[in-house]
Amino acid sequence: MKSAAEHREFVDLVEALRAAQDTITGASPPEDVARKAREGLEEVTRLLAPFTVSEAEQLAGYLITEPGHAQALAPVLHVDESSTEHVRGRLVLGRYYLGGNGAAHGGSIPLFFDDVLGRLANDGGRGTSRTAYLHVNYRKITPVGQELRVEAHVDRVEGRKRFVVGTIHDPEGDLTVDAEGLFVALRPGQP
Ligand SMILES: CCCCCCCC(=O)SCCNC(=O)CCNC(=O)[C@H](O)C(C)(C)COP(=O)(O)OP(=O)(O)OC[C@H]1O[C@@H](n2cnc3c(N)ncnc32)[C@H](O)[C@@H]1OP(=O)(O)O
Repeated sequence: MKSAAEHREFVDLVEALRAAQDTITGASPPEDVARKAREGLEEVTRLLAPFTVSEAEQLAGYLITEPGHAQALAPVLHVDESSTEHVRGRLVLGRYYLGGNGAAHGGSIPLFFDDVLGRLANDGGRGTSRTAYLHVNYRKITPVGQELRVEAHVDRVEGRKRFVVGTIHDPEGDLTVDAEGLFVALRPGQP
């Protein structure tokens, strides 16, 4: 397991990237400011490109003790309570995940659940599995910029099939989304 303690600066870099994604998404800057910001981002790419590594050596997504696992793709679950069978926590979807009219983009929700349910599917020594399906029911808009409550648990395991379910509730306590994923354990040698 890669240690977040040894890569503190990288963890902070990914946090800064998340903040940049939110800020860029919400900004309407004058052209000269947009150009300056682009040049800054291009400088980041120039700085980091020589340190590109193989998937096995990659840090993003693999610093698993960190909220968001030092990876800027999926929304971050802040875990309050967890076991090998369940997880409870909080989620704030930043401006980056806005779809429209205050509601989260519909695609950001399965992205979030694939990560949360998938990790639970693989937890508890169950080993690696892959998403066979992810069924998401949108019951009410999921607001951005507000603290949401998340719960997920392993519903049942049938041979190689792991059924994992999850919910999101808004600050009023209303259910906004429920989801079910089927994760199939990989056979030896299966990619
Ligand atoms: C640490 C990381 C956390 C993040 C986790 C993120 C996980 C991911 O996103 S993985 C990427 C997205 N998923 C993929 O790319 C998967 C692509 N698909 C595959 O690789 C394969 O189709 C795979 C592995 C899901 C299943 O294939 P295979 O291993 O051949 O299983 P197969 O023998 O056909 O089926 C096994 C069982 O699952 C069932 N099954 C498989 N797919 C489905 C499906 N889509 N719907 C319903 N049932 C299904 C089969 O019916 C069978 O059931 P039973 O045993 O009762 O007869």
